[in-house]
Order: sequence, then C-alpha cells, then structure tokens
Amino acid sequence: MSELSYARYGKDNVRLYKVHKDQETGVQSVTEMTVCSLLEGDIGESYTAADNSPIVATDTQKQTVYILAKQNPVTPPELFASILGNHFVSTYKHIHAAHIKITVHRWARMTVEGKPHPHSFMRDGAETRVVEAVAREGEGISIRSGINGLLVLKSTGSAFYGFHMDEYTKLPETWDRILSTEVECGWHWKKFAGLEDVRSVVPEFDAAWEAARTITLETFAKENSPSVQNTMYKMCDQILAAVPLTEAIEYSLPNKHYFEIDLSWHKGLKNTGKDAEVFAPQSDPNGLIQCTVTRKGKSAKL
Ligand SMILES: O=c1[nH]c(=O)c2[nH]c(=O)[nH]c2[nH]1
Repeated sequence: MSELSYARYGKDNVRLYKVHKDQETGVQSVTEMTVCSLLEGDIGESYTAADNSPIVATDTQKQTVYILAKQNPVTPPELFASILGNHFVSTYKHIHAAHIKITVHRWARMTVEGKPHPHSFMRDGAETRVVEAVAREGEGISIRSGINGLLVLKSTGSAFYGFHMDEYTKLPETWDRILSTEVECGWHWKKFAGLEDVRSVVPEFDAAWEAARTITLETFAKENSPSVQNTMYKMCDQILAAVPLTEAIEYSLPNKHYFEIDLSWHKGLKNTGKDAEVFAPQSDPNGLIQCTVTRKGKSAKL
C-alpha cells in the first residue's frame, strides 16, 4: 500500500569548539562551528520493519564529529566536512551517502592596546561561513561553500528606474536610494574525485572565501547600482573569474527597504527627495532577488 521513497537521518546542531595552542609563541586560535550530519543508504528496514540494525545512531554520528575533530584539522571547513563525509561512506558498507553541513561562527581576534591579543576574541557580526559537502560512494565529493548573514547598507550610490510600468505600478523611479541587504552567497566547486582530491586544493578554500567576500563588499560599495539584479550578476561574474575551480555562483539578496517619511504636515518640515534624512526602516515585506551564474556553455537554463 505504501512505500518509503526518501530517507535520510542524523544529528543536527552539533556544536563544536576547537582550540589550537602554538607552544612556541603562546598564541591560541579558535574555531567554533555547528555541524549537521545526515546519512543515506540501505536503511529502509529501520523505517518499515523496525529493524534498527542498520542504524548508525545519531549519537554515534555526534561522537564521530568530536573524535574526527580531535584527530584532524577542522579548518578549512570544506576539508573537515569532506573528512566526515568520507568517513561515514567508507566506514559503513551500507551507508552510501553522507550530507555534512558546517556553519562556522565568527571569532575575530581582539586588538588590545594596539596589538592582536594571543587568546581573546570577539563576535564581530552574525555573518557565518557555510559548507555543504555530499560524499557519495563511488561518485566523489560535491561541495558548496558560502557566506550567510552578512548585513550591508549603502546610503547612496543605488538607483532603480526604467522598470516595467502598468496600471498596477505605484513605485516611483529613483536615481538615489538606500540599498541594504543580508548577503547569502554560495559557490559550487567542481566535483572532487575523493578526499585526496579535496586535500590537494586545500589552500583554495580560504582563498575563495576571501575572494567572494571581498568581491561582494567592494562591488556593493563601489558600484553605482542600477538594480539588485545587475549588481549581484556582476558579483557572480567576478567570483567565477577569480576562483577557477568553481562551476556556479549563487546569490540570494533581500532588498531591505527604507521608506521616506513625509513630515511636511509638521510646520512644513522638508524630509523627502533631496531633503530626506530621517527614514523608516521596514522589517517586512522585503524584495528577494536570487540568481545562479555558471560558466558559458555549462549552464542550467533559467
Ligand atoms: O533592485 C531592485 N530590483 C527590483 O526588482 C525591485 N523591485 C522594487 O520594487 N524595487 C526593486 N529594486
């Protein structure tokens, strides 16, 4: 009558902190991350026939995260996610795929009395670095890296005009507006043949993250933006050029609106157009603009 058509299970929200203590200098470095591990394979009977024998317990998956974090580097997160995924598919014959998601939280080294402090850090923003790796038996490792939660705003240098107009259009054209968004950016790497293939390009992962972050911030700041759509496309184009091992770049950008407030009712106060200084930030609704950009000739069409 019924049949199991999809099954995947594991541990989510495994929080992990690792410290590296440089014995010579006394300088310590820290990494804090949240891991999600989900396994697929010949596990159907555990759902349909109450046979728990194929279940690698979610607690076992959590312990594995801790043990492999002790035995291996946890940075870059692309490598650690691949180590975890590879472990699950190579250790258990009946597990054929492992989906590992890692969210890295920021701990920026404090500057104290003008010098980098050896063991004190601060959370300098809600921005996270994210990695999703899928290790599939016999098929290698796919990795998507990204940046989430990077909140940015520019107070000018953004316009939006020339858009389609009809009897439903109320929005006026503007040549000078506030632009604010919370960046969600991702980049898909070429498929890796296996863990050794991932290891062979380890320096590329931090370099790609640096490049994507710098391109995002500098394009946002420097460009006179004609629209969110065009600005994000230019970001994608530059990341593809800067990181040759990527195959696709994607952005998801909310357009966080700031509305002018007409205060002319109060003694003729001028606060619109070129006189606008006090605005009302809107929590909702927001625009939401998304795209994926691939190398020419290799695209999944819109
Ligand atoms: O950059 C923008 N893109 C849009 O699609 C859009 N729509 C809208 O109302 N404002 C904006 N701004």
